[in-house]
Amino acid sequence: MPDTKVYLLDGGTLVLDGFHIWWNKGPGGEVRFPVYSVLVDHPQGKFLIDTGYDYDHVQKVLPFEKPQQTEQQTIPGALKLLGLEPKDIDVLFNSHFHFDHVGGNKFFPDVKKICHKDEMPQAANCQSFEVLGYSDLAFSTEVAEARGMTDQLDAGQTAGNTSFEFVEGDVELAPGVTLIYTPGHTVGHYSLLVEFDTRRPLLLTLDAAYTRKNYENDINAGFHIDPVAGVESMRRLKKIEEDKNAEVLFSHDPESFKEYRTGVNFYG
Ligand SMILES: Cc1ncc2c(c1O)COC2=O
Ligand SMILES: [Zn+2]
Ligand SMILES: [Zn+2]
Ligand SMILES: [Zn+2]
Repeated sequence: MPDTKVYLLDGGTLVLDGFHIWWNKGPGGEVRFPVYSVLVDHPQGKFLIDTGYDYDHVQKVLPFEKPQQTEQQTIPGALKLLGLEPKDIDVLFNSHFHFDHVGGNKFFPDVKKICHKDEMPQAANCQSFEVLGYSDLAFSTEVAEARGMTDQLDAGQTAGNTSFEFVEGDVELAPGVTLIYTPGHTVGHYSLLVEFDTRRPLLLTLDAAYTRKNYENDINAGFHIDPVAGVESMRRLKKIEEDKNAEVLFSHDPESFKEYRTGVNFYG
């Protein structure tokens, strides 16, 4: 049986002030950080976790995050690098619905989509301080309608081809591919554990920990719905790291990302 392969799809970079990345800790000042999605090429199918950000959306709504993204760093461009097209993806899972994780969902109208059961209603009726995070609503006709932003929808997007199946708690997407429920950053946030035949597991924190500094010091990002749950989620991930001797990858860590395998280089 061929082993699972994990590809990190480089999605370009954004800028935030350090106090948004390390809440209450900083240091302040502009920090340019990576955005990536995760392709799990498994014997049972190709699973895409998140789809990065849409450049035009960020330029229009969050220009202060100074997006930098080449064609090859769009989801279609990153898949093309691997000889794949959006139609080759079997399942799209969103770790949560922040704009830097759903920007490429529109390329997958015919793909099964999954999210946590609470994430959809939250995006449809979010807290005032979550409006920027949940600002790219093109991933869901239902959410765009609920938020009065149907102008964000592309022609051809319907309630049907933007619908999601809901999950809760920890979920095995496929043998050795487990979604770990890590609320706090958002109500329905997930991290990802991938176990292999021939190497140690990968534990991808996604936005449960933007950087190693967040993770090692229980520091939430400035964007969160529940900071206590956020700390508990980081502590749970550290327990899983220890129990599984996992290699931990962070979602938005400029220093660590330099060492990560991207492009055609894979884990597995
Ligand atoms: C990268 C980034 N920028 C802004 C926001 C978030 C981000 O992850 C989450 O909520 C926000 O307002
Ligand atoms: Zn195998
Ligand atoms: Zn986020
Ligand atoms: Zn993010």
